[in-house]
Amino acid sequence: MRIAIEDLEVSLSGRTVVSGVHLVAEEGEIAGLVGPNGSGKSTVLRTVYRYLRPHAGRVLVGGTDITSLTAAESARRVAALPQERGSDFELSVRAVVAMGRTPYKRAFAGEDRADAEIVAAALAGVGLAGAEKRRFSALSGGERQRVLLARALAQDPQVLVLDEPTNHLDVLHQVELLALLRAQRRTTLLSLHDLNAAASLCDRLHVLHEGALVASGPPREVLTPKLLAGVFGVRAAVVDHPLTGDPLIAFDHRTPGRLRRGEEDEEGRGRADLSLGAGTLPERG
Ligand SMILES: Nc1ncnc2c1ncn2[C@@H]1O[C@H](COP(=O)(O)OP(=O)(O)OP(=O)(O)O)[C@@H](O)[C@H]1O
Repeated sequence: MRIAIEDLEVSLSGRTVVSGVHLVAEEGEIAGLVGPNGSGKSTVLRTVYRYLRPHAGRVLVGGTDITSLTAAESARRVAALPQERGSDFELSVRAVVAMGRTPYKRAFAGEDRADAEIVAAALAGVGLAGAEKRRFSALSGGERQRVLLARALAQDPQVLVLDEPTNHLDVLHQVELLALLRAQRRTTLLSLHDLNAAASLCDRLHVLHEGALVASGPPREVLTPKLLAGVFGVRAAVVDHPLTGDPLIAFDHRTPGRLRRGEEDEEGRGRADLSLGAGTLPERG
């Protein structure tokens, strides 16, 4: 199913933290939200999985405004890996993943064979087959994250919404997670801080800056040195990855300091204005 976010505005504690956000994730597409800390990524994602209500604008999933759905209808369409990873479940790993089947069950109905197979496949998908009996609250951050991703997969949703899914994961598990998401071929909207992971995984990137969308498009068009300077305040070159051919952002980790709008660095690179011409913003209306 397609996700369409239309002119979204969200206010929190009386402050508008996201406004005018308009983006689409087409059926089967992996769409990435990137942006500096506090730019509004989690806020946008939270409106899609109904943790927050839009103050203005709409979120459509499969053409339906998600605020018009019942909780079970919404949970069959949208599964989320929220940023709050709920460390307090005194449940087994398997029981947490089996929670993903709840939207399909009548009250008090037990688990059937199909449910058990889906739960087992979800656990295997995140590399946790064999860990079913471990207590969720005793797992490491990365292990918990993989369990919660398995719960979202067990929900068998039309759309996956993932807030920073690579957080806490070691590099092998990051690579495995990206491979799993690619193989899903499910409409996915996710936030990522790792821009190289985003460039490799996502069909389209949407860049948030101070609560507004400033660029949208294929990673290679969006992730330019100019945008990286203007939005993220860093110096970087964008080259071809020698193994995969993906865009590879080579950050300059030696030169701290933020460029302000309109400034250039000493070599005249990275003019940090926001008239970036990077990618294109989607048509409105
Ligand atoms: N409950 C809240 N009340 C008031 N302001 C909030 C609340 N939650 C978040 N904010 C503000 O909303 C803005 C956007 O926050 P959000 O968590 O969406 O950003 P983010 O891009 O996901 O950041 P990060 O990369 O740090 O996770 C920030 O300025 C934040 O301080």
